[in-house]
Amino acid sequence: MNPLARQSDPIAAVATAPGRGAVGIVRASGQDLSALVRALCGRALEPRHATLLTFRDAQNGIIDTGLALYFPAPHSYTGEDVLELQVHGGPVVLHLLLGRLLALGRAIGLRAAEPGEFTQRAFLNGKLDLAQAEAVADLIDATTETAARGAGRALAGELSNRVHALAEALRELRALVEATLDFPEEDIDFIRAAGVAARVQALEAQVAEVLARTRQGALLREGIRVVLAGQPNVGKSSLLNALAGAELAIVTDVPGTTRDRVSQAIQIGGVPLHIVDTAGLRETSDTVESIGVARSWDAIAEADAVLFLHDLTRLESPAYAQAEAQIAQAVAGHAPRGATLLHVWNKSDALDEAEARKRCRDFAAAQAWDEAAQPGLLLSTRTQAGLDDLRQALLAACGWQALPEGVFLARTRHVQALAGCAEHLQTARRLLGASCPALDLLAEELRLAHQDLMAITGEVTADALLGDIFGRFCIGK
Ligand SMILES: Nc1nc2c(c(=O)[nH]1)N(C=O)[C@@H](CNc1ccc(C(=O)N[C@@H](CCC(=O)O)C(=O)O)cc1)CN2
Ligand SMILES: Nc1nc2c(ncn2[C@@H]2O[C@H](COP(=O)(O)OP(=O)(O)OP(=O)(O)O)[C@@H](O)[C@H]2O)c(=O)[nH]1
Repeated sequence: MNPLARQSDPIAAVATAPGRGAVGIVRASGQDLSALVRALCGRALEPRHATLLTFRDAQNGIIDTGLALYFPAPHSYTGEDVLELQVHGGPVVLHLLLGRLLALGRAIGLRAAEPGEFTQRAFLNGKLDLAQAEAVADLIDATTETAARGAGRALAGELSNRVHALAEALRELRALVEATLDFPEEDIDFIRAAGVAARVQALEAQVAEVLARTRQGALLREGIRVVLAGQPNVGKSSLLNALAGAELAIVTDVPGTTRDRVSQAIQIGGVPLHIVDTAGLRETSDTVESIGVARSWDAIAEADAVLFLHDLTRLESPAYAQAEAQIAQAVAGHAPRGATLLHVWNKSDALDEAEARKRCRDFAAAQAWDEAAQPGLLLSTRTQAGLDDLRQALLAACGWQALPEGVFLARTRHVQALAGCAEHLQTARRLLGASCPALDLLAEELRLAHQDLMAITGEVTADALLGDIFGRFCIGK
């Protein structure tokens, strides 16, 4: 059910995580909770003050003694009246208290909240814009410190303020251009005198900067899906274990040891990565292994980055080289467009460095890989030589650069909107370059650019999108 349909009902939920905790919170939000407060607490509460009370069930039995806080509208998280009950954090206590609250609230139509409904109300009542509301969920879901700090910045309004300032500048520009549409005689001179072209160009540069920070933020939020691929026995499982710092996957000298995907969430420099170890890629008559190999291809098809591992000690074997050529072709065919491919030359401990470099360079050249010109990533999962370089190269290849001003956590939705805005501004600039610019087309491009920006903060947003965004929150948030 779309929560938007029932947005004026009073709602209640447990706000704290399921399970045991020192303290647990039940909260309610609604347009007028004063009667509910009196019914539960036996009296009115002083606004925004913690009051110690004993909460009782319908038979007057004690549920718990805890704190009640009343935030009368509009000075609350949701902008409505909010009542918060802070009690001992046992699941049964919280369940009983929520049940009691819902029973007492039946008279005013109090119901259990849907996921994200408190924050949705904060958005609808103008306490948060859409990007900030999304940041609330992202802050809760953040898996690394860098991601949490990025979400905190977005929640504090850093992304919203930048986007808002850009939208304001566009609004002014649109007003200018649209005014000239009514006075066609003066139009071009007017546009030139107002420096519209320069302003469009300046906006373009600013949008590009916010877009770069937002792209980083999206990487930070979504994490990077890295697939380890290569022939059997090249050291994929050893690399997974080295990256994870734990013996997760079985390592043996038997080719075909890994038969199914093994995934592990790790972080490098605060960026979350999902590393997937796959079954070695080869033709096999073993049924289980061949299913494993098929799953390897599925994993590659969903990868953001593929680490293609090679075994330096086997490069000179013709059978090995032939299999590599086939795999390279198939990896290129399966990996999504835009995915990063890095060649990793493992078991460097078995050779001296100059020899290892020469072998991988010659091999890449013989295979006609672009890699031929590059230094190549030498690795020994045994000694861990090259592991740090690999980590850094992987992040860099995926487009990560720790920006000095700090990244705001962002979503693909924001990246797409900003990229759309950038495109419309570019078209607008091209139109302005013509000797006799088509002002109606210019006005339309600026309108579309403006609309993209407003979608980020939620000034123009479809209900379906709102339902989708808030539906992914946890209950009670
Ligand atoms: N106990 C508790 N802790 C919490 C929350 C909560 O709801 N309850 N929060 C949420 O889930 C977050 C804090 N967010 C909040 C945001 C605004 C207001 C609020 O009362 N705003 C008023 C008054 C502002 C002021 O006095 O400066 C307002 O915006 O008008 C409260 C909490 C995190 N910690
Ligand atoms: N000398 C040396 N041997 C290594 C290195 N990395 C892995 N090995 C050995 O290579 C063999 C295969 O390693 P695995 O990590 O199981 O290789 P895999 O690619 O996962 O193999 P499959 O599961 O068959 O696909 C094991 O005997 C490892 O000890 C390395 O850096 N140097």
